[in-house]
Amino acid sequence: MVDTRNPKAYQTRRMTFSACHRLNSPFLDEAENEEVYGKCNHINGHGHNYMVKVTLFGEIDTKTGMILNMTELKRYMEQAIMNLLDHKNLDKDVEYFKNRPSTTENLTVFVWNQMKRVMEKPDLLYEVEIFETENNIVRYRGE
Ligand SMILES: Nc1nc2c(c(=O)[nH]1)N=C([C@H](O)[C@H](O)COP(=O)(O)OP(=O)(O)OP(=O)(O)O)CN2
Ligand SMILES: [Zn+2]
Repeated sequence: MVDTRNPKAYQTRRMTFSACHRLNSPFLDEAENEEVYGKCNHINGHGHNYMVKVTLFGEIDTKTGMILNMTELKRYMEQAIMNLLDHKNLDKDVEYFKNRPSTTENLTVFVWNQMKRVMEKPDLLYEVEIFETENNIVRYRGE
């Protein structure tokens, strides 16, 4: 029997952005916030050079040889990530973080939701991975 399905592959693009934040939860009181977040709860906040990787999973189109043109993916990521987060104070400038802590976990969910919103074929989105530092990494797959 001939397998007529196109092969599927994973396609990733990465971008970096700079932002500042303070870890502070509206669900905790002042003492609890200090206890949970330690130095990251300091009133002055702090900054990160975040690296974000967006991965798609889909069929390689026979005619184009692509899942999605990287130029398109770049445009989506600029709309969903750079325009909203680069050189921003996450807690003050981004509505989403006004009622939840700006942890990397929550940031991956935010980026996932924004990517879904701007992509023409949102079902291609497979994973959002954010490096807060070289050592602190969170991955989200929409679960
Ligand atoms: N589960 C999470 N824990 C922590 C988060 C988070 O988003 N999710 N975030 C922080 C702070 O934002 C903090 O800034 C982390 O950075 P840093 O203090 O630089 O981290 P390290 O001490 O691990 O520094 P390395 O250079 O990466 O070793 C804290 N916790
Ligand atoms: Zn931080």
